[in-house]
Amino acid sequence: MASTRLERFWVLFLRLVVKAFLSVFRLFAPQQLGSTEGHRLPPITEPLLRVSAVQLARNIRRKQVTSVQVVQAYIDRIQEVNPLINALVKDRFAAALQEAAQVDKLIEEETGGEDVLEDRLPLLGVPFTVKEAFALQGMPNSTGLLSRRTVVSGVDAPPVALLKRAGAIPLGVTNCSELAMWLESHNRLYGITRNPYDLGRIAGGSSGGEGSIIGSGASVIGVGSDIGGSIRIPCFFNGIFGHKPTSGIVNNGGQYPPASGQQPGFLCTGPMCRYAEDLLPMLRIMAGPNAEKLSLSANVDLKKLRFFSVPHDGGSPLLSPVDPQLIQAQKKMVEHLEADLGVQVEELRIPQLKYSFQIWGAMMSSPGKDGKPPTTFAELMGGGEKRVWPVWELFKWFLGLSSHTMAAIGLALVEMFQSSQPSQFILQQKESLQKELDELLGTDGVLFYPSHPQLAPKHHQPLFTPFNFSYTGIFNILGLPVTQCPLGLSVEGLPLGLQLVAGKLQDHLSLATALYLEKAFGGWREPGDTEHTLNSTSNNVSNAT
Ligand SMILES: CCCCCCCC/C=C\CCCCCCCC(N)=O
Repeated sequence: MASTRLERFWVLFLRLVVKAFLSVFRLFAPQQLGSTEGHRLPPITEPLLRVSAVQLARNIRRKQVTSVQVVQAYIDRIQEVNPLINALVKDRFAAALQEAAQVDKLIEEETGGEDVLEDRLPLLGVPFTVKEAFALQGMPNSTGLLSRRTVVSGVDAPPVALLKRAGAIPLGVTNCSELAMWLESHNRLYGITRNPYDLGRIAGGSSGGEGSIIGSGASVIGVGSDIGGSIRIPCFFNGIFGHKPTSGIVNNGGQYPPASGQQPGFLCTGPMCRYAEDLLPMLRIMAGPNAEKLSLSANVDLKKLRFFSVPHDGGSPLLSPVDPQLIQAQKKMVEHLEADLGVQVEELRIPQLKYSFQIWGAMMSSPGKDGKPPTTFAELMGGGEKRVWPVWELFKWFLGLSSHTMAAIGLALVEMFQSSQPSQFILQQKESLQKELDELLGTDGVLFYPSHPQLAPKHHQPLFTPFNFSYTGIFNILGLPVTQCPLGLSVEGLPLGLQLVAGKLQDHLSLATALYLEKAFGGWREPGDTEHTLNSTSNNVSNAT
């Protein structure tokens, strides 16, 4: 799709503004990164860390390993890698070990047999981690806001409570972006989280602490949330699996900030994990009674599904072009699927996707059914009592006196110029995209779409490319379930991956496809595993064709 001259002018203008802004940013940015030169994650030596949560639970039930051994193995790995990645921001190791000992005692005393335990407590004795934006009893719940540094949760968020009720043991809470609204997990309370595949790169956001701790082998499963890609982006950058469920399936309660306006319809809570087989049982647990609305027990025959591949958004001038290695990985995956399953994957261009950012922005700022507009970002930054003044905050930031990150200040500044009345054209694009995708996917379709146009960027780089999250954000607005699936490593050793999108309530289809692709492409790779890199970058498919 060709860009108009006006669009090209705006792109050039915006790029110049952002470049000038970033040069100034680099001069003033607080030096929170430290040197990571030459530092690499130590290899995983403990075999228990290479086992899925489902398998760990089975081994614990069968007394082949104790919960204490598993929890201790994860604590050791966290202590080994966390000083490098800064992903876990508060632990509860002592309590977790006590709970694990109780689990081992319960299993010793259980007379009903393994099946009873599996049915009642499917994740009994398995450790997990939680994004700090969720309430976990006794743990901080600041969402990276300095003014909330003393907030400690008295109860558990509903999906966290459901995982605990299934027998899982929380190890602690992980870092996120300020107010869970940025592509990089960085805030003035806990600092910056690093990517285990390259410490000089971002772990993604907003559930970046989860992405990094799971990707580095220091947690096996975790809880994330996603209103624009906050599960899928960190899963992609850290080479793990994640699932944004159909909107409304998992309870979003107990997280800060609460969604307002129309946002509750776009916010999704979901699982993040290293092994695809953990996605479905986690979703079943986290969805509670809503799991019945999904066909999670259905047998999926992939040969009977209809597959579609969309290689890029059609060339939005605001976004980066898709990295050739990602285009190539998607092509390779399609070829494999066709050859192995005998299916025909239809390659599509969907012109409305070019407006993904505008659609996301318009819907996120729309008033709710009660006519009330959403809480502004400046109000959220003020902690709910008073709003911050973005220009004043920017001034303070340059003097090193602001309690906020540049990303948060930037979002509050942009909000000042946002129109409260979305354009009719954009609303029409949204309606026609929704209709087209609902019809296309139906109850047997899966669509492949890049997770992000770039591989994990260097720290702070998203300040240059803030609109790239639109590749994920559009599916929050459409309410569709999306599974994030890793597809090996790039030539630089960075994770490759893809979004698998299904029709509403058809979560089982994208989950089944992820399981299949894990077998074909190897799923999560240990950071530093150079055997599985993509060895050609020669594909130069244009994004605007
Ligand atoms: C300092 C530059 C700021 C420029 C801001 C440009 C506007 C971009 C708008 C929104 C970016 C939101 C990123 C959302 C990332 C995922 C959030 C989530 N919780 O799912």
